[in-house]
Amino acid sequence: MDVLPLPAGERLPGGRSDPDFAFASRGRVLKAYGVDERLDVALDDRSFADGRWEEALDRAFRRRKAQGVENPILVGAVPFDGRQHARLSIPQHYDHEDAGLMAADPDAASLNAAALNAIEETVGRSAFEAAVARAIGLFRDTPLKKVVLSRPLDVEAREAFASGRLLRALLRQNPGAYVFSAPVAYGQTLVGASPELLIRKTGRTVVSNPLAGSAPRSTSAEAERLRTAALLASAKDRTEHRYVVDAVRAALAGHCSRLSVPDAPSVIHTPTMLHLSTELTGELADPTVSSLRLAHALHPTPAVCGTPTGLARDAIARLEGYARNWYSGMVGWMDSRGNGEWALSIRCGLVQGRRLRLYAGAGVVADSTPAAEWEETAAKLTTMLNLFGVGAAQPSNAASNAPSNADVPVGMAS
Ligand SMILES: C=C(O[C@@H]1C=C(C(=O)O)C=C[C@H]1O)C(=O)O
Repeated sequence: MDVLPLPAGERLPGGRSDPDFAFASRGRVLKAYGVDERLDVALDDRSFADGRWEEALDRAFRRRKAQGVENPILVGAVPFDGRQHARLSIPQHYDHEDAGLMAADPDAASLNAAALNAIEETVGRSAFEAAVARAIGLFRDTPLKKVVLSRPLDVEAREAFASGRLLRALLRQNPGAYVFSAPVAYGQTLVGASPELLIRKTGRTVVSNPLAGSAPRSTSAEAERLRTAALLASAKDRTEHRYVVDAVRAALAGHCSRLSVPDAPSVIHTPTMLHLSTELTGELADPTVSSLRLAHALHPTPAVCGTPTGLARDAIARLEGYARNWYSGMVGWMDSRGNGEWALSIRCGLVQGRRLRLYAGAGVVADSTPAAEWEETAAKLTTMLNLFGVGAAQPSNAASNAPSNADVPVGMAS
């Protein structure tokens, strides 16, 4: 197996260094440093069917244990398309830090719009809405029932982005999210604050928490109450949601001796969005099956792809007009016992030097309207745009925008 160096973590004043990989869950941040071994592979059906990849991983874990590491872990990112290589590694070192402490770092609050040069809609409103309209046509003419269409938004800064600083700012703004920073290629890091747990495995127990059906948050409590009720009552959103829950239930049922699925979704909120949510909990029939194998069995769910999966995948390839790569794949970790957590890589962006490509998608069903789906992607983009205090509503050339927003602190939408 090749052992390749990853870009070094950013060295901070005072001898602290940023982790190469970080993943926050339930108030704790897993921080991983260095690369002991890279296990990059295309995680498609074949790599799991013949078991060779899992054997290689097992050998790597055993070697690490022989070196005195009690419970080695694997960390990394898996792209949307299983034919593309994942970026997975066994780190040289890992530890945990309280997410609140990391978020309290003064450095987490120091980004603002003045740092930006430009925000560019690489796929503009008319192209996106035309793609949604074509998808709606496919529901009439083919067995396709749901497809998630997404778009990129390109942000350019005056200086190179520091992914460690983005990580801390995301932690500060999104205390309940699966906040992550994962190197995916030389000089490229995927950072985000995902609300969606694809799978968590702890011993025999597995949890998956699909989301689908969305509305933006509101500033007034009364409006928020009405929006929450409307979301729960919306036949369109309930349909979108049901496709995801049905797919997750079907994929987990084959692995579980007991599976509990609430009858109806609830509404969860992120700092920017409301989502229909269903938490499924199961007991594994075979507790040795790994979290990554389960994640693979689930991926891609109709939360990021569609129903039926194959037709939705084809529609995405034909309609979106850009390459998703890491967006809408998964990011997470797994230990040598197969325990682990994998979150969907959404509400995220790909950092490369001064460039940051953001992504957002929306589930399209027969009752969708192109304008509403565009608005939904704009609302979802605010999770990342809030880093700079700029909303998604006025994407523009930020050069003229930036000076007037220069004092907007992180966390406040302009
Ligand atoms: C695809 C995204 O989000 C997904 C799509 C949702 C929807 O269509 O309602 C809701 C949550 C996520 O499962 C995204 O944020 O890019």
